[in-house]
Amino acid sequence: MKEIEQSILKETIKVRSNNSFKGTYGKIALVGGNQNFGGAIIMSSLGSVYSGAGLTTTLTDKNNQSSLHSWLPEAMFADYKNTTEMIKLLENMDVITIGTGLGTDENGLTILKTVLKTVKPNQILIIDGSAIDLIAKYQLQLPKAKLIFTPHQMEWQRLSGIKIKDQTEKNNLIAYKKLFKNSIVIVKSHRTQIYTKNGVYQNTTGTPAQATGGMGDTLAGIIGGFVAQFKDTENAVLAAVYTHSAIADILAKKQYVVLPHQISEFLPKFMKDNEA
Ligand SMILES: NC(=O)C1=CN([C@@H]2O[C@H](COP(=O)(O)OP(=O)(O)OC[C@H]3O[C@@H](n4cnc5c(N)ncnc54)[C@H](O)[C@@H]3O)[C@@H](O)[C@H]2O)[C@@H](O)CC1
Ligand SMILES: Nc1ncnc2c1ncn2[C@@H]1O[C@H](COP(=O)(O)OP(=O)(O)O)[C@@H](O)[C@H]1O
Ligand SMILES: [Mg+2]
Repeated sequence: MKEIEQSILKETIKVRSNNSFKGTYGKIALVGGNQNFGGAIIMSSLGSVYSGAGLTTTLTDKNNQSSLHSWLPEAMFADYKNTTEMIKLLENMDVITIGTGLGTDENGLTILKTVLKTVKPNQILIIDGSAIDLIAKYQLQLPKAKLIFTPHQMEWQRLSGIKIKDQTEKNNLIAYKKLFKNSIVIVKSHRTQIYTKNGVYQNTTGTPAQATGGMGDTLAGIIGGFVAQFKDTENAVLAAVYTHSAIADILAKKQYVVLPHQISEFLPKFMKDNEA
């Protein structure tokens, strides 16, 4: 297993070209956030916008619209129950995230199925939270797209069938090669592991100050923002995972707990400090 080193930052985060514009940095849609989990998709949207995605659209329950905009006027909103509008928007995206705070009820399942049906092979689809649980529960067929899964250990257990205590590199790799070949799987824990077609990586940053709800929602948005902007998707994922926890390490020097939105707010400075 290779360790993710700090050098991944300068390999990935590049000084912006003078002639660039918002279209240069990717269009991303984040789909999730039911009536109870609106906070999840808002935190994820913060991660996307603050990491520099060019255009962020949040597709969520309409009850979340005003709270989304009070936190984040930069994000556009669409009602995820308006299927026609959702399909039209998704077709235009470079990156889509699905599942963050989506819930595993009938509504969540319907929306997930629409996304899986609509996504195209050239698009990056990040599959998080409830979408992982629904795919595992209903054995949904995975679409032809550039897939990135972000399970925590319990979600990985549901998806792969491997019990948490048996989640060794060897067992995870067997499941990865059998079920998720050519995609990227991020198994989140204290030292998150990333399975890709080129190898297995372990994060070297992260703190228990991160053990609070919404931390993974935020990571999904940051990964989205990074893969929307930076061409090498694998490096972008490694850099996003490293960055999310490296910021937490910095904040945890002076804080007992680090709140997910504080990580997002720190992103622009951290990325400036580590650009090349
Ligand atoms: N403010 C919000 O709206 C929040 C919404 N959330 C959403 O709630 C939905 C359910 O996700 P949850 O993860 O809370 O629930 P899950 O039921 O999927 O997972 C939590 C369970 O997994 C176990 N577990 C074992 N190892 C773990 C590990 N390394 N990390 C995390 N859990 C581990 C926990 O003990 C717990 O029993 C998702 O859609 C998620 O996005 C959560 O992110 C919490 C915050
Ligand atoms: N003790 C810890 N040390 C380092 N990172 C942690 C720790 N606890 C949680 N995290 C990180 O917080 C995130 C939690 O993700 P997840 O469980 O999906 O959160 P949520 O769904 O509530 O947003 C992961 O990125 C994980 O690596
Ligand atoms: Mg989660």
